[in-house]
Amino acid sequence: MSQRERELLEEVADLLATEEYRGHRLHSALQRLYRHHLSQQERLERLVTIADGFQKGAQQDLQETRQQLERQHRRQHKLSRIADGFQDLLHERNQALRDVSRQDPLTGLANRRCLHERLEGLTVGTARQSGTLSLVMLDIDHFKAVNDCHGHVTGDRVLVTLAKHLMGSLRQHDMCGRWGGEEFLLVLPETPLDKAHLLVQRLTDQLRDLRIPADGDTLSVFITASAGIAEWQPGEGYQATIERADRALLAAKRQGRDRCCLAEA
Ligand SMILES: Nc1nc2c(ncn2[C@@H]2O[C@H](COP(=O)(O)OP(=O)(O)OP(=O)(O)O)[C@@H](O)[C@H]2O)c(=O)[nH]1
Repeated sequence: MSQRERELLEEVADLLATEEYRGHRLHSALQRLYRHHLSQQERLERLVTIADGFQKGAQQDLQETRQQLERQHRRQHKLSRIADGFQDLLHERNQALRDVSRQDPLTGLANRRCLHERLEGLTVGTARQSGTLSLVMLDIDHFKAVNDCHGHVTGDRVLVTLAKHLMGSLRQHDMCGRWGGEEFLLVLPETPLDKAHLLVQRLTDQLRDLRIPADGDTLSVFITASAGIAEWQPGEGYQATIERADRALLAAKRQGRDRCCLAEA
């Protein structure tokens, strides 16, 4: 209520209380009006109090809801960070699993599955670019005798040493995988048969000089290897090239080992 309103009401109250106006013909009407106004005023104040209370409650509710939302937001943020971390971990594990499933556990070289995948794409690319590709099947000679004389641990060491040697001797875009047992497949992109022949001869020459410690380093194992080389032919499936390299390897073994034979186209 404004100051002016309050003063007017006081003035009216004073008038109504003045003895000399009691008999006035407007006195009773003014008194009813005055009471009516007071009761309206009271009702209005009650309404304002209720509205204030309601507004206060609504504000409190709003504040609580906001805090709840902020808490929820923080929790969600934390959860999504955990989920992201978990997803990264899962991705790493999947990658590791994928690597492991494509790797020979002993030598770390590509395994047969990985070689198949690589050859699949490589033959398509070579065909498209009218390029050359040679495959070499290389097998340690008399490896059974190494195992029989020096044991499997030494046999394994021979395989690991050979794998390292092969990887260290090949060009960056060449590939070497363990095809099985003591058999390795070399994949030589952009390499015609004569170049592959020179490369394999150099490799097998170097193998003869490899000294692999055995029997607690008191002895050394020396190895030789035989190889069959085939050049991929346009229109040929890589499996057929591998089979030709395999037959050439067999010929090298039959001819006395420690040599390489070239497959006919
Ligand atoms: N230490 C070891 N030996 C293996 C592994 N895989 C295969 N071998 C052995 O490799 C030997 C292969 O023997 P063979 O197939 O007779 O061949 P080889 O004695 O090399 O004879 P040629 O190939 O004819 O010169 C077997 O004794 C297998 O047990 C391996 O991972 N570790």
